[in-house]
Amino acid sequence: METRAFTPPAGFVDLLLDAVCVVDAEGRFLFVSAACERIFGYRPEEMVGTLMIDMVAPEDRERTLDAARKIMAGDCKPNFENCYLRKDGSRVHILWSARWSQPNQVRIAVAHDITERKRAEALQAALYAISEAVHTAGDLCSLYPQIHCIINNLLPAPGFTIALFDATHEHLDFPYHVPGLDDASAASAAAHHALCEHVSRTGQPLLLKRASPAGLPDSLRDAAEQVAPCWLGLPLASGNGVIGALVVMEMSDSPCYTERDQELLQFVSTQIATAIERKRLHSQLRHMAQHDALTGLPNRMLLLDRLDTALARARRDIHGFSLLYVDLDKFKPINDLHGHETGDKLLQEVARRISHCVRDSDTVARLGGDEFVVLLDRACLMGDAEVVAEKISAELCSAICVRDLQLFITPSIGIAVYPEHGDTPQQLLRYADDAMYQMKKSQRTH
Ligand SMILES: Nc1nc2c(ncn2[C@@H]2O[C@H](COP(=O)(O)OP(=O)(O)OP(=O)(O)O)[C@@H](O)[C@H]2O)c(=O)[nH]1
Repeated sequence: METRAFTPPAGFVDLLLDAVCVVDAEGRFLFVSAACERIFGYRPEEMVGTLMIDMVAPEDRERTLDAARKIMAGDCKPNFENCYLRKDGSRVHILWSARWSQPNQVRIAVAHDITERKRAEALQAALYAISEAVHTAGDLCSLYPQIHCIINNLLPAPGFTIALFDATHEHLDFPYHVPGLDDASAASAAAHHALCEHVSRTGQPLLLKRASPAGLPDSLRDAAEQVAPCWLGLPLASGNGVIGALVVMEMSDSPCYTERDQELLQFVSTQIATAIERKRLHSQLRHMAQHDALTGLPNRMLLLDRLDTALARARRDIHGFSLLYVDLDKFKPINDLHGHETGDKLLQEVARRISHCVRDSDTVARLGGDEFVVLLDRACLMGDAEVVAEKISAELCSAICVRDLQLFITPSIGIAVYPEHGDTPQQLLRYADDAMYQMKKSQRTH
């Protein structure tokens, strides 16, 4: 069968989904195919004559010029990736296949739009990074900046806020807020707050561009005028409902966030909400394991931990410390006479008063029942510890009011000083306990 030679008609290249670009040695577009309009947002006649490098995202320009030089030196570049700025300011990721035509002195390149693939990869990387961050971050405070960094890799977020409902769900707290550039005024902070509140209460995302406060209740239209030119808020929704909001802000409205960005962040924010909840639960469990439920004071476990730290530091710095073992005298009759609930209130007040007598760097712990231990950081002389013990004693001896009752108690306090009275936590605690017992005995006989 005879085969006929076929010459493609002019415009054939315009049927391609990928764009074909021809640039001269200076990097000026000489020809671009019709697909350029879909990929770059410019009509071919708008591109021809302009410099290719002006359309490249600033951070990729040097790499791109370097690749162009290599192509012109005869190096075939079938897989070069870079990022271009579309006419509307958004970014498009391109996979290039290019070569230099020596006879024509032009670079011929085919551009394949890989933005969707890049997006999927970035999303996957973000989700992975979020679950990693939950494991590596020590607490919620260190998790938030990590989340900000992860989001910044997905889309520009110079302004970033995490707002969370408090325990009663009545107020929003702002545990992490980076305002971005020009967002310093009190009015804009209040507007930002009101919009976060709106997103958290409605559970609906909100994308505000300068010109589009449509769909907002009248009460929030003014607020929308005062926040960053491009403001995107997403509800932080987990299996337990909406726990707050996440907001990203751009300070210039070109390029602005798109509905696609909203979709992307909505997906990520669900993972973030779950991550925050998991971290919160973890912190709560740790707090519960280390604190006494009635008074909120550190328990024996945390006290022993702090004692280990104090010992290690004291050995290194040659700084001593001391322990006060505090036990209430005749607490049992208060319980028996007025009930357990009254006894509980009294213990809470005792905890408050003891804590009030010492520095923040000291530790007040409840070992159980009516026994408390105070670790006095750097109080290495018996005299210093005695002064604090007297202060605590005076505080506890003044009447404690529980409902309409006036209760009176006295404490017995034993003191142990490091290193005179022991050089392990157990030895020091035993010494202070014995000293407390001696004091109690002597008070009974008087
Ligand atoms: N209300 C209340 N009472 C508690 C709690 N834990 C322990 N107790 C009670 O505290 C009392 C402590 O016992 P003791 O230290 O022997 O009583 P005490 O009368 O102070 O004895 P002395 O220290 O020898 O004066 C007991 O009656 C316990 O039941 C608590 O969480 N709440």
